[in-house]
Formats: sequence, structure tokens, C-alpha cells
Amino acid sequence: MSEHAFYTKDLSVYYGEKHAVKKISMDFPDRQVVALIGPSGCGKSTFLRSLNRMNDLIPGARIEGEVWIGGENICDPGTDVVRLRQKIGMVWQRPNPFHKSIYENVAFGPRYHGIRNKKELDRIVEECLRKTALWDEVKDRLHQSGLALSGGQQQRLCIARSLAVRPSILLMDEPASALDPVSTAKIEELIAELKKEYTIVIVTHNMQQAARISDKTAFFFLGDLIEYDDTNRMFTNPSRKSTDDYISGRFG
Ligand SMILES: Nc1ncnc2c1ncn2[C@@H]1O[C@H](COP(=O)(O)OP(=O)(O)OP(=O)(O)O)[C@@H](O)[C@H]1O
Repeated sequence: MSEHAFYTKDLSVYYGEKHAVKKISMDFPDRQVVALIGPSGCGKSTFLRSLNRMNDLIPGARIEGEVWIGGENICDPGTDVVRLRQKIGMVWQRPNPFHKSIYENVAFGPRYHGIRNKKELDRIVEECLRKTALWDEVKDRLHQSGLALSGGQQQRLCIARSLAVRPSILLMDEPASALDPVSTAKIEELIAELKKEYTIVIVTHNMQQAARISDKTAFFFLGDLIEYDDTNRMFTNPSRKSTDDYISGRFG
């Protein structure tokens, strides 16, 4: 299996006594986009966060089961979590650039991982800003604050920041839900472009968005994975009634 693809086996997450994600087994194909959908509170974000051990940061959260990436079960206690999060980047719902310049936002990760050479850092910053279609918009103000950008640009900067440490997988938790329609369209175009190089898992509440951008869709309900299939089939001929009801807006 390539380092881009990965799978979970009986993955459960608990918050104290609450069983929020229930024995989920899913495979994530190489360089495809998988959308996680389902009503609020059904465990999508919890599941997503467990794919790069972000739940470790939540007091009382506990994981059971396995997540296999590149021959390694990342749930093992011996996993190097810093290296893991380098391999599996995360983009949050609200753009959260550092209080630093545009350049420093992107250079931060590579510097943290030991790259000191200015030319190399310049190259990485340009490459990542080009990949996120930001370069032409910001190349003349790289040393201005990332917070001075529009919300949509900030989100693309956060994606550029994730790319700078050379991940193979990107996790995105409703990355466009705080953005206007034009910025949303840009993020969607970007996802279509990024999937040539990265495996992407995205949580979205927007059914049209899931249908437009994903190759596979997973429907979650009350912590269970109800259905997981090719997006075309899920949206035209789902096998479970609850999936159909959710997709067509009859609940949730
Ligand atoms: N930090 C936490 N502590 C305790 N319970 C939590 C915590 N985070 C989430 N939960 C609970 O776990 C369940 C799953 O929540 P989660 O946020 O993963 O769902 P979701 O499907 O992503 O929801 P939304 O679409 O609203 O973001 C919910 O019942 C929620 O209340």
C-alpha cells in the first residue's frame, strides 16, 4: 500500500463513558477525496481528528482500534506524534494563521523540522503558495501579516502552511464553511488540484460540496458508519434509507 493510502480498523473514540465513534473500519484510497457527512454530533470531527491523533489533546478522550498508515499503526503508544502530524496535515474550519508574516506562516514548519537554508525556505514558501493559488496575490507582500489577508486567502495560507512540511494526507474539517461563495469555490478548485498529490479526507455539511469534490462519501450517524461508497452511487442510489433521507434533506 502506498504511503498516501491508509485505513482504519475497528476505530472507536470515547469521551469518558461516551462512545462517540463506534468501531469504524474504512479505507482511504490513494490520492482520492473522501467526504465525511452526517448530522451534527454524529462523530465526523472526532473520527477525523483521530486520524492524526489530535484527540490526544482532548482531556478524557480515548482511542481504541487501529489506523494503518505506511505499515504503521499510528494508535500505538510508541508513535512519534510530531512526525505523524507532519505526514498528515490538518486544516480547520476557521482559518487560523499564526500571528506572523505570510512568509513565516509557511516557513514555520520546515524551519521547525530543521531547514535553515534561506534559499531552500524561499523555494518551499513559493512552491506552497503557488500550489494554493496564492502566490500571485501575495508575492509582493510576503512580509506582511497573514492576518491581513481575507478569510478565503487566510484559509489558503493555512493549507500552504500544511503543505510546507510535505504531508501525504490532508484532513480538512469543514474548510470552507466560514467562507463566502467565491472563496468556497476557490477552496473546492484547490482540493481538486491537490488530490493529484495528496489523499484528502474532508468533513462537510454541504451536500452539493460533497457531491462536487469527493470520490467517495461516508455517511455517519450517532457514531456509526452507516454507508460508505463511491460518491456518485451514494448521491444517486444509496443503499440505506437513512442515507437517502439525510442526503435529500429529510433530516439532520
Ligand atoms: N471534547 C469533547 N468532550 C466530550 N464530548 C465531546 C467532545 N467533542 C465532541 N463530543 C461529543 O462527541 C460526539 C461527536 O461529536 P463530533 O464533534 O465529533 O460530531 P460531528 O459529527 O463532527 O458534529 P458537527 O457536525 O456538529 O461538527 C457528540 O455527541 C459530541 O457532543
